[in-house]
Amino acid sequence: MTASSHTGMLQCAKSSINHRSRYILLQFSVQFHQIRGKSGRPPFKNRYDDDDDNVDGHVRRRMENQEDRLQLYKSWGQHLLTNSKVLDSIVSKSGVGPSDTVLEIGPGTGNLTVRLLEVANKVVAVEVDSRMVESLHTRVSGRGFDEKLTIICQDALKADFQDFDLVVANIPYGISSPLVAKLVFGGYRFRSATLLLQKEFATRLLANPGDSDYNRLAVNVKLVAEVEHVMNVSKKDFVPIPKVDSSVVKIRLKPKIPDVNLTEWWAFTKTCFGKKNKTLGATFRQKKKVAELLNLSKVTGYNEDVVQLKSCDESGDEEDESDIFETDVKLFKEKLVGILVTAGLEDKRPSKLSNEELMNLLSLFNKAGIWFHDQEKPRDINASFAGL
Ligand SMILES: C[S@@+](CC[C@H](N)C(=O)[O-])C[C@H]1O[C@@H](n2cnc3c(N)ncnc32)[C@H](O)[C@@H]1O
Repeated sequence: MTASSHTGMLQCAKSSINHRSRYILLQFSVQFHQIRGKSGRPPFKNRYDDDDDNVDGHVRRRMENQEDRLQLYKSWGQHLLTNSKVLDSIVSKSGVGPSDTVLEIGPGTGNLTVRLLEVANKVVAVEVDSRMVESLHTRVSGRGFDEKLTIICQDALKADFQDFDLVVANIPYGISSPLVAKLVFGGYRFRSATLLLQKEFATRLLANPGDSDYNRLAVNVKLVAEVEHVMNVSKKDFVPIPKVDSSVVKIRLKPKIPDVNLTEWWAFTKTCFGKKNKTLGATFRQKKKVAELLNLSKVTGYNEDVVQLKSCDESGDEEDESDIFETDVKLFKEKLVGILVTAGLEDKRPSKLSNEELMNLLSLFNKAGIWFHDQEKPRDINASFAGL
């Protein structure tokens, strides 16, 4: 790829041969830059683009002259939303206003971006695929959106987002969990995130205690945010048609976040929801789990109570190390179950408990010197949300 610029700024950090591992940072004002494909022509016409009506004559002609076709990659979740009514509806329901800076993750060829540009003050679009970046640039250039659009060609999970008021995006479904986690736990302040998600994922986000879909994802997100269902979107509204239907949800951060150690909370909910239909009593009696928590509590917050677990046999002789550990595990299990009994939660399933009940239980464990995360280790949002 070559890029020519008349004035203004173009940053191109690093590029490798394989475009999938390519890491390019392009940041430009659409007014200033013309990006060309290998042939020297503006790159790519996308046969899947929805709205030639919205493309002015100049751009359309230029696109029609392209022989290149964008190959869409499943692994990057490249299903383009092509129903104009749905696209318009997402923009209007997002509540974007003329003074807003909108963050869009995965703009693709710009079906949503061009609509956002019409109503927002600024759009910052973060796209991992440099071919999409070129396609988007070609589409918007010369349309009067000068200086309104910043495109960052980078993996959204690695990007450090600048200040924004709203997120509006049809995201790649493969990064839904870590991306939602990044938005709600990443320290950003924004009015709302209107996201198009796989329907099953959205249903889990929207679930409440007692619902069959209620799981660790919902528990964690509900700690800091409220989630509202906006609308369902048929798989037929995408090109190529995916296997799954979609839903739009709106996520709003709570004004006040509960006073809880987040790394502890994530690790605690991971333990409780490991088998979400088991009772807490059954989960905290598993030998492997008890031993793991015992070890963690030893390195992390071992208080005097717990230290006293170390035992002698009845004759007063010291036992060998494996016996001592066995005995410690047994005593530690009694301690764990005792706390559950005190909280009245031994027979309860985690998926039926409110966040307040879970927070109280975590606080009881921590007060007893029982920890779920090694406090010396740094917080890792991605690891905490992996597999959700
Ligand atoms: C579902 S498509 C949406 C495209 C466009 N917004 C639309 O609605 O037609 C998802 C887009 O996200 C991009 N993408 C995939 N993984 C990404 C990542 N980790 N960071 C940023 N963009 C990503 C894909 O290349 C693709 O363009």
